[in-house]
Amino acid sequence: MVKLALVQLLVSSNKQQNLKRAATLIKEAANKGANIVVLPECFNSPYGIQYFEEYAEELHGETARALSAMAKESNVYLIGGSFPEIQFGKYYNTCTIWNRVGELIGTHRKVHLFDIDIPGKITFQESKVLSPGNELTLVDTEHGTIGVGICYDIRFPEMAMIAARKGAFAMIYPGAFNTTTGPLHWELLQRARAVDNQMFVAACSPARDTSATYHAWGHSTVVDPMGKVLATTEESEAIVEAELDIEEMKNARTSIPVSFQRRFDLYKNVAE
Ligand SMILES: NC(=O)CCC(=O)C(=O)O
Repeated sequence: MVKLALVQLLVSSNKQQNLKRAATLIKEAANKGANIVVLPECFNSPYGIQYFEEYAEELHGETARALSAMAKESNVYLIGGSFPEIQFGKYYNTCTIWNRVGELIGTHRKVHLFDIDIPGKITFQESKVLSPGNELTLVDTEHGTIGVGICYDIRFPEMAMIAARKGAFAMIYPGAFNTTTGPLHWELLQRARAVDNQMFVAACSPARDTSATYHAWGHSTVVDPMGKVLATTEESEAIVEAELDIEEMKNARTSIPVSFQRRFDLYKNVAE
């Protein structure tokens, strides 16, 4: 059994305040027995292309040091949401992953940038400021291997499939869906990735701040390998907790053996 906690943080424009609040809620989750704690996408800055440059830090800057200390103090694996990273003049949306003694065990730069245009509803173009990451991310923990993506990455099923086929028991997405696509797709995509790959899937959002320029959907959620929602919440600040039973994953994979039944011989030309 692994206890997972998603910290649905109410993110403000004050970086120090966000770091302090994250530390408090991570400690609260750890005190309730969490082994792995997740923060949301852009957990220490407002989300929006107008904020990335102002809030950006180098990988090993103030935010990384704070996350390392949080993981160590609370003795948890920490999937540290994301923050805008700058390296050699380029900006990335980057998740850092920490072990129980505060060592960096992985980084994921958002691979699929959130560029959409739904007329009259939402237009967003991360690629105006950000560069995409070029690697898929798997981290090894004492609980097993975990795949990490960021938000829009969840729409690309190949990432979760590769993680599952490389042995991951869970795919975890710090995210910040919006109030247009969130109601339709947020839970559906998590359940789809879970049932396709017979793995646990979790996505952690910021809480909704209606005074901010971007209104996050909230509803941080954990789904089991059969596609069942194990835990979720509404849009306010909350900690969402779930026990992940690895036996359930094994049972799902044994009783419905799709991973062995795939016909890769027929899918060869999918990228053409
Ligand atoms: N932060 C994001 O990548 C948002 C993704 C999103 O809202 C979607 O609909 O996809």
